[in-house]
Formats: sequence, C-alpha cells, structure tokens
Amino acid sequence: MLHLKTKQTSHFNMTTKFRLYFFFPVFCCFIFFQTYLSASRFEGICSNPVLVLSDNLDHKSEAGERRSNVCLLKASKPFDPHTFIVHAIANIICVVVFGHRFSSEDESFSKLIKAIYFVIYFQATIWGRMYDAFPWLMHYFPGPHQEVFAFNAFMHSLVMNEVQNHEREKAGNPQDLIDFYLAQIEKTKDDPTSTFNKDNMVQTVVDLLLGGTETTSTTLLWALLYMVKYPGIQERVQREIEAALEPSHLISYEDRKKLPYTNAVIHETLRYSNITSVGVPRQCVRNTTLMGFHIKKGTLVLPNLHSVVYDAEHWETPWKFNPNHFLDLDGNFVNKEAFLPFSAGHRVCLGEQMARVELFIFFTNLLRAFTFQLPEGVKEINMEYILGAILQPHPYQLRAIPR
Ligand code: HEM
Repeated sequence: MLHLKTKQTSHFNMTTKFRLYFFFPVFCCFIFFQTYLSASRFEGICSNPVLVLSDNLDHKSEAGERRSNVCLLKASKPFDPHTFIVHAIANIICVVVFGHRFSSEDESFSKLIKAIYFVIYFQATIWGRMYDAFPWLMHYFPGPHQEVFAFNAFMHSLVMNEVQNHEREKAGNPQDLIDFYLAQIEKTKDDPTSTFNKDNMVQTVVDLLLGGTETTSTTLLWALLYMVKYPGIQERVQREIEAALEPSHLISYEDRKKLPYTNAVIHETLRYSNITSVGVPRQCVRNTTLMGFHIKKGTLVLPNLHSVVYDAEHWETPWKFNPNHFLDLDGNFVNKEAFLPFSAGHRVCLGEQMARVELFIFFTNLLRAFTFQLPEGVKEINMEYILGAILQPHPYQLRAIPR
C-alpha cells in the first residue's frame, strides 16, 4: 500500500478548501526541498542542545544567579521536559524556514507552538471525529473545532509577516527557505506551469512547521522516558559516548558511525514509540490494483506503519524496547528493512534526514551531559500513549543530573 501513487489529503477532512491547501504544495516542491533540507544545512543549527536545555532551565533560576554550573545543578530538580524540547525543536525549523529563532518568551512563538499542538492533536478528539463525520452540520455549531480554523489562520498570517519582512530586507545571499523560495518564484515567473507562488510558499512553510515540530520533539520525549525506565541502557549509551568522543568534541551526525549502540537506541525509540502509527491519510488518484486488491480512485488510504514496526516476522521481540534489534552479534549497527517510521515510497516523510540529524545530536548531547532519573519517591512510569495524529507520552517529570 505504501507504494501506491496517492494524492495527499489533509490530516483533517474538514473543508474542501482546507483539504486542497493543506499538503498539496509540498508535493509540488518535493525535489526543491529535498535538496534544501539536506542534512548538512541544518546540522550546525542544532549542534548545542545542551545549551538549549540549560538556557531554558536557567529561566527558572532566581535573578542574579550565574549560568553554567548553577543552572546545571538546578537541572536536578524534577521538571517536565516537554516545553523545553518542543521550543528547541520548533526553533530549528524556524531557523530553516525564517532564518531566525524566537525567544521562549515571544508571544507569537508561544501561540505558534500552541497552534501546532492544537492542529496536530485535535483530530483525534471527539470534536475532530464529529466534524469529520458531519462537516456541514458541525460548521454551524460552536466548539473547539472552530478553533482549528482560527489557529490555521494565525499560522498563515505569521508566515505571511515573515515573507513580507524578507521582501523588505531582500538578502543578496539567500539564507533560509523563504529567501530561496522567493528567488525561485522570480526565476519561474514567466513559466505558466510553475507552482512556485506566494500562496504555495506560505502553505509549504506551515506544513514544515506542522510536520517538523511535534514529531521530533515527541520522539525525544519518548527517548528520555525510555532512558529513565531502562537505566542500564542509558548507562551503556553514556559509556559508549565517553569511550568514543573527547568531552570537548562538538558532536556531529557523522559521529553515529562511532556510536553503534547509541544509534541503535535512537532507532529502537523510533520503532517502539511508533509515533505516526498510521501515517498520514492519502487518497488514490486513479483506479489501482495492488496485490490483487482493487482500490478505487478517491479511496482514502492509511499506511499501517504500526503493523510493520511491530511485525513479529521481522522483530525478535516486537513488544519490548530492545536496541539489539539494530545490532549484529559483533555490536555493529544494522539497518532493518521493516524499519519504516518515516513510511516509504513517493510520499515518504520529507523531513526524514532532518529528523535523523536532530534526534542524534540532541540525544547524544543530552546523554553526554546528564543522567536522567525519575524524581525521588516516584516508582511508577506511565508508558501508555495518548492517542492522536501522533502518539505522545503522558506528561512526566524527571531529574537531569549533570555528569
Ligand atoms: C521523528 C520524526 C518524524 C517522523 C517519525 C515522521 C514521520 C512521517 C510520516 C510517517 C509521514 C507520512 C508519510 C506517508 O504518508 O507515507 C510524514 C510526512 C511528512 N513529514 Fe515527517 N516525520 C518526522 C519528522 C519530520 C520533520 C522534522 C519534518 C520537517 C522538516 C517533516 C515533514 C513532513 C512532511 C512535509 C510530510 C508530508 C510529505 C508529503 O506529503 O510528501 N517530518 N512524516
């Protein structure tokens, strides 16, 4: 099913307009952005996640206290890592598309994060389901479903503002996605078949903000939760990092080759947390036959990634967090055919490379700097997920002990 030529449909089956605009431009510009979102471009942007965590923790410190050690020691107090991680990850995609990051106190940034969260998780709520089933009726009723449109409008106006700033400032040397896109619009302005235009640009940026924030940050939240749950695995990762890298070494994506166990833990986190369980809804653009099954034009298709990443034929212990799934007997990293958290085929995740780099650099830096533990007295960890377009862990607290 994954290899069907499918037409992208919206996460929400709300209005035709919304459906048409939601992901379509991404498809048009796939090749352009595959080049733009290459690993090396954003590796530098996320190279200091420990500072991000420390920065965020420092906001909680009393006035006048010094950073560095003071703030790191403060990190051993129990805290919920959610906001810090989401802000850090959202800022990476902001640097890529806008060319700048936002301060955590910035109101429009907070609203953007809220909008992304709401749009991603709303659809699994009863209101989302009701709207999907009876859009014509629900349209007239008040309720949280109306907020999705308000948040969507907010995201569009925020991006439009950024575009206007770019146009005013006109950088000679393109630095971010909006710069490149504007240059592309100019280059193709005489081509009547070109899909490079402002509306598509704005929607594309919104798609990247939506696709690139909750996914990676939720995976990192699962990773920290697994480290707390399995301290033996955490310790083995830390020992590997210590043995392979000098303490002052600036961690890069290349280093994964020296850290097979750490790499295996990240892959196992992606497999086991299964955050995009049934991918993104697609729609068949023409009648198709796949392995004897006839699929009519217009049929909605959900790639069942869950069945692949938990397939007992491919995974030794599918229902257990087991980094050995990605290691051979000599401890070398091995990739697996059934490792498809980013899906496959024509509509494979556009941000896969970016997510892989972010996850590796964040996870490795954080485990090198901290040991993560449960708050004192807490024995139970809720490992169940909250159902949504992305499967997220229940809010939790942990302590980050500086190493
Ligand atoms: C752990 C992180 C991530 C996971 C597990 C993930 C997973 C996925 C999956 C399963 C799909 C649907 C593919 C299909 O329909 O077959 C998808 C699509 C998409 N993802 Fe990701 N993703 C992640 C991170 C990112 C990031 C960082 C970005 C942004 C840079 C991104 C942008 C997108 C976009 C734009 C699409 C739609 C692509 C299209 O329609 O052609 N994702 N992702």
